[in-house]
Amino acid sequence: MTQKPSPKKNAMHILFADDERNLQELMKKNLEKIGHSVVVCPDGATAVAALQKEPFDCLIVDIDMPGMSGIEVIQHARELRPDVEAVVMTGNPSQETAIAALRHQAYEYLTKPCPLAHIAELLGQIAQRRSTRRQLAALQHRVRQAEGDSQLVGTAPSMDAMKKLISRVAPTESTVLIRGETGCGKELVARAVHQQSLRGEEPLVAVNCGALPENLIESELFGHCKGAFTGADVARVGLFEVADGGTIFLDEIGELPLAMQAKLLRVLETGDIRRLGDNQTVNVNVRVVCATHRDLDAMVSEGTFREDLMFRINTFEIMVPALRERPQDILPLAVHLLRRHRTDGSDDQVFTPAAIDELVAHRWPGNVRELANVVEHAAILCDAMPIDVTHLPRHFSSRQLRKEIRDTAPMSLREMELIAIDRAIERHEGNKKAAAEELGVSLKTLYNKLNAAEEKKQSA
Ligand SMILES: Nc1ncnc2c1ncn2[C@@H]1O[C@H](COP(=O)(O)OP(=O)(O)OP(=O)(O)O)[C@@H](O)[C@H]1O
Repeated sequence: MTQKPSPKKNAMHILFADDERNLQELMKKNLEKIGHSVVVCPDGATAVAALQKEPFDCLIVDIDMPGMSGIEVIQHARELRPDVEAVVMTGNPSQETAIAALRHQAYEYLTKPCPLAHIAELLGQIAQRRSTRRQLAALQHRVRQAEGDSQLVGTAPSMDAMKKLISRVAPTESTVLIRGETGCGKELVARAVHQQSLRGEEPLVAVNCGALPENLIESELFGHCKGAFTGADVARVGLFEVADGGTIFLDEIGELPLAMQAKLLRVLETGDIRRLGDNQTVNVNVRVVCATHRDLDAMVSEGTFREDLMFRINTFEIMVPALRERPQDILPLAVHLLRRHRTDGSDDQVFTPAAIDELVAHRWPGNVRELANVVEHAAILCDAMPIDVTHLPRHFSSRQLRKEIRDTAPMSLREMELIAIDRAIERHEGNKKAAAEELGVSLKTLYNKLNAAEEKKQSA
């Protein structure tokens, strides 16, 4: 196979339309010398025909041409090739033609004679802009893929009520607090609020407050100036500024340290943010949506969450129901999540009745995220549909745990307890706090039991 030569960096396919013969030759020769490919047209009608035939990156047109003016060519180009960049050249500059060029989103309006070096530089800028646009489109595509489908699956009455509330609250500018257990879909709800708002086309910036190290939170959220602290070698724009015009989603707001809570409250009240190390403030127009799995009211009573901030963020509360409270949604969700990995099999036959029984009987402490993991596991293990019990993770079902305990040699209550603890920790991917919550014991008790077992093992 013959290899196509890779295109030169910043090289563009250019359409040059001008009735001056000398200029046609000069531009073709010089622009090709710097790596562009050039099609030359002597008048507007030929230029439009060329645009109909093939795509161009950039269009350079003279205004005064016989038959059709350069402005009319751009007008046609906007319909035929909406993303082509246009540059206008004229020997008779006027306010009218400059305004017309602007109206048709021309990138530049040049007066003849124009130095070739200037045209070459301009084309470099245009090529750069096109490349940035392509990168942005590629990134947006990747983000969409990573975020997955944002459809909120579920028809349980509690889900219907929640969806109604979302469509009520979304078009307002109110701050929204989304509550619910871990993995129940709070981020998906935040995205639905954003998408159904008037800011839906603007950015949604999600920040996990629990995942940011305490000393970096302020700079992440509000940005910093160069030299604001050791290691701040370059200035950085904060996420509030990135979200300007759109929505910021503050996930795990309950994890925000008290000092940051005070700063956040100020921003929410004034809309003014101050980059670390800066004296000036910048005003941003950002809608705030927060989420937490913590009991914020209890935190307010304990003094670990500011009451005034609580009042500021909970103008509207959306409670996302836990999966075990809506068992009728388990199967439709499992099928929906399976489609992220497998397209084979018809929806009503992708799980065997026994597998469905197991899925519906489970208590889903990790909610939809746990279901997504279980389904992914099964999708990998299953060669041909339907998915059966044997494809489900061994540890996930409490019924299976009970069966395992029944089938093994007699054991003490303490040993059974340890198996249950091990399974819970495994289910929560090592997160002991979540395991303790599921088992209904304090974290301290869980550690005491694990330590006692370890000591017993060592002394044996
Ligand atoms: N109703 C739903 N329909 C479809 N997918 C869902 C639904 N709820 C949750 N999911 C999926 O489950 C996974 C976890 O959801 P999400 O991240 O929104 O949960 P969360 O409550 O924000 O979790 P955490 O408490 O850990 O922040 C994601 O893959 C999400 O797409």
